[in-house]
Amino acid sequence: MSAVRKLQQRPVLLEVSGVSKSYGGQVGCLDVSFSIRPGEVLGIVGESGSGKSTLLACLSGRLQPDTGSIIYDMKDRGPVDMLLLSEPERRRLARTDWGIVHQNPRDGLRMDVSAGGNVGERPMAIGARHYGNIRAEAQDWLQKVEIDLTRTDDKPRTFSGGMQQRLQIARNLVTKPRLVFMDEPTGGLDVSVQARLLDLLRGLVRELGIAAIIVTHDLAVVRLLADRLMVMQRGRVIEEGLTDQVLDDPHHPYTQLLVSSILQV
Ligand SMILES: Nc1ncnc2c1ncn2[C@@H]1O[C@H](COP(=O)(O)OP(=O)(O)OP(=O)(O)O)[C@@H](O)[C@H]1O
Repeated sequence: MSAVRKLQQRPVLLEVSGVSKSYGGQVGCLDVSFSIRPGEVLGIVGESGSGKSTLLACLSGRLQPDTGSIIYDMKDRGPVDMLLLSEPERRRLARTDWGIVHQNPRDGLRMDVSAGGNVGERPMAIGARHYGNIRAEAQDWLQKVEIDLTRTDDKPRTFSGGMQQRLQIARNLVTKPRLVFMDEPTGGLDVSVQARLLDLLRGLVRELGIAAIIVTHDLAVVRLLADRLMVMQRGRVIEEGLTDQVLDDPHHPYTQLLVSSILQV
């Protein structure tokens, strides 16, 4: 059986139907529908202002959509309507089933807590109590994201941007979430640092079988990481499909422009 057919037969992890959000008269995102399966990586691309961040904020519970439904298949409860979850339930979900990697590591890290503490407090938040085990797990993750163990007790504010981003990834993945939201995970980093981070991310996502939704304006990021791609313009999804298909044979004129403008750089 082909890899794509195998993927299509897995149960749906997140089902998004007709999600719209506007700010006064300004469209944020409009009538967006898609589904994502366990282990699948979805890329969302589009120019600035196309609605990517609005959609991501609706999906991850930071914004309440005006219309539509978002059904998530929770590990311990089965499918739930995200819009009906209470705030404490949503926070618990964010700590257990989900990870959120912010563009700016400062938004996702505790800058005055040690690197080891940043990773270790996630397992602690869901019940781990044995200090030795927690520290060992944190160090295991620091190694996975290529942070030298001599830096375990250092604060992230003494780290480079690339190191902070790798630490944020470790903090998110240590609890083995089933779905990770990433907003421009390589934004603001040097090109060589970006390439290393992308390689690392690709390895980890594949190894752990995590589903991910990656919002970016960088087609190189989706080419490397995403199984499927959604292209947004003015709040709407205008094209979607397997990443290589969309990038190699774009149908919508806007996607053609996006692809050709990158190729010319
Ligand atoms: N808080 C807000 N108040 C009013 N309008 C907003 C707000 N946030 C976003 N918008 C508008 O919604 C539309 C979509 O913006 P959004 O930030 O989702 O796009 P984006 O694709 O993520 O852009 P970028 O790549 O620049 O982050 C834009 O027209 C934007 O001006």
